[in-house]
Amino acid sequence: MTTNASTGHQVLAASDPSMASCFASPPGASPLSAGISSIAVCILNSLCANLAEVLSSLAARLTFTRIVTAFSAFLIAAFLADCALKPRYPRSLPRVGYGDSVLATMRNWLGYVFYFNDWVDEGYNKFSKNDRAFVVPSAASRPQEIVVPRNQTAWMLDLPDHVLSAHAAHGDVLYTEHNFVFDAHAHARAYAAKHGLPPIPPRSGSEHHDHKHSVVDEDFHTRVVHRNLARHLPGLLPAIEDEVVMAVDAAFGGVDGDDEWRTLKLWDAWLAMVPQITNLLLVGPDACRNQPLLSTFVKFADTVVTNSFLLNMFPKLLHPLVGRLASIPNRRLWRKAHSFIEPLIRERVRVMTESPSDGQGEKTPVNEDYITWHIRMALAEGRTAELDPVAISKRLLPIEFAAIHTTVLTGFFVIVDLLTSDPAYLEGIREEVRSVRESDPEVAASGHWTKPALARLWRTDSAIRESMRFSNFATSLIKRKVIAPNGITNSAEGWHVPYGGLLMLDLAGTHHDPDLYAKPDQYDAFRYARQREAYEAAAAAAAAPDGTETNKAPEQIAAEAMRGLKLGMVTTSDSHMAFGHGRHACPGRFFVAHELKMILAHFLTNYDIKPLESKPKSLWIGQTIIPPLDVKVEVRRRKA
Ligand code: HEM
Repeated sequence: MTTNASTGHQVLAASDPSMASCFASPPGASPLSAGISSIAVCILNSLCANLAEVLSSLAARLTFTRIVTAFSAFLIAAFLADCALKPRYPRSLPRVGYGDSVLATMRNWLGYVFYFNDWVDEGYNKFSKNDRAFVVPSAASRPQEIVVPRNQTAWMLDLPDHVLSAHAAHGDVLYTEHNFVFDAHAHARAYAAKHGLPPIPPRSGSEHHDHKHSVVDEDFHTRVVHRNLARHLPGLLPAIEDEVVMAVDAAFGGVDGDDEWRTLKLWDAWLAMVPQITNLLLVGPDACRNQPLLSTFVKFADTVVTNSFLLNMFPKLLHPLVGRLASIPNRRLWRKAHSFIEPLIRERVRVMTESPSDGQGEKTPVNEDYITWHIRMALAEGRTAELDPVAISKRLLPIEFAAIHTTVLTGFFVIVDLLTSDPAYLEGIREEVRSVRESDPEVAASGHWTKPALARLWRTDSAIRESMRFSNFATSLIKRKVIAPNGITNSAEGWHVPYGGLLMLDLAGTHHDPDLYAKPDQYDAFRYARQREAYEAAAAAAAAPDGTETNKAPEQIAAEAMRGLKLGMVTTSDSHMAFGHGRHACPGRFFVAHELKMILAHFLTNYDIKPLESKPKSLWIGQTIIPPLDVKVEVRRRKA
């Protein structure tokens, strides 16, 4: 740089070859503009040259260690920024884990991967048993969770959705904005614009939404299942049973007359049966046997689990990037699934819009499944954007996710539990199935299960319910997020939690509490059946005309019968929460109960199965279970 003698300003030396263009004016330019443009070009050139120099000297200094150090420092800074934004809980709430300091918080993030269950267990015994809530550390990117004791279950589950939200908690835990590739509001806006419908305002920003007053219902698919599944189930039973028989025989490989022992992976067998049977209910009889479609749904569900774990480990600041990248497979898998079912959905929408329901059903009969229920409800509520096949196939994804792996895990553990406990249980179930089938005139005549006949399979029902208690595949399945802008105050203990706080109920602790269950760490398959049988016997004796008993009043007899009914597998309570509890309890459980009973009934009465030596162990990563996928069973078709 030199000083211009006439102006006294410092200028870049013309001797610098990169600056040569500073002094070249474009032809025809005025002297002033020529001067300005030459100075601009000159500065630009100089900057480029300097930048290149800086970059090349930086590149020379970049070593692998420095890159890793810089990235780690960035991650730590991002996590600390996350921490500052996380909801803070009152100090009066006791904590498990390593503590609250910065260092302890970082240890907690790592410890979460290995010790989450131990921490919850410790807290259950120390605090929950004394009716106190406690705080358990969570994954790095997530708020810590407040574990609410059993005596406050009703308080937690009765709070309205705009205060404590199941929908928002599910959304956070499963990272729905990344994983489920569907933004109901964006979709509805685009649909309205494309079809010349009145414009839809963007999402309000408040996380709560009330479907009755919202133009867009984010949780429409959940309502479809709540509203329709149980009421259509009885009519679907014969078709479900046919699908069960086909799926069980395909998975266990036996046909009549073939009595060879086969060895197969139990997990694979359940993963082959459940998607097919479940999808009879979701997409109907043709698509439910489309193996590429089913494996796409299964892969989608696997990807959701992997992505959620990955996002748990990254600071929120990076979620827009990591989530976008991680969900590339989700979008690809949805496109694949969509290509299979789009024609079916399109045709169903066409038929149902041409011959709408008159309350007695459509004039042109349609198959009863999720797609039909979705379309029917969209028409009834005037939600035209929901009739778009894209909306329907995308809304199916969370339902597939909720339905498939939960049922596979449950069925898998029922068999493992039965094969590692008293063989009398298997025989007891076989005997019960035979006796109900033979004694029920309707079943005997039609060869098909009916709802009342399935309801009489007490032992089978009990074996499943007990396995869901004993082999819980989640520490907690009930989580709620505080979305009231001013937070919530707990009535029993007086603590206050701000917006964003996360509450959970401890299923594992409750299910293994010796004060609630005799010998809780033992699989007692007929635990509930025995109680129901005892109630029935007492009620029968009480009602006996010969007066062998009783001094019991009719109300007492009725109460006992009712208590007996409440021991069935679809009944939820604050001590049995495998299907959740309260108004968000699983709406799929009525189907699952019938499906699993029919699978067990067919499998156990038509196949011999060798016991397992011991119960194989599951692994846990944080709150995610990795079941023993390699368990092999030996099965043989029984002689007719
Ligand atoms: C053994 C199998 C299953 C288990 C263990 C299970 C468990 C659960 C649990 C614990 C909840 C409550 C979550 C909460 O309170 O936050 C739930 C909700 C739900 N489940 Fe299931 N589920 C199973 C099968 C199914 C099936 C087959 C379907 C559909 C066909 C289904 C659809 C749903 C839906 C839509 C919800 C959300 C309900 C709401 O938020 O109101 N589930 N499930």
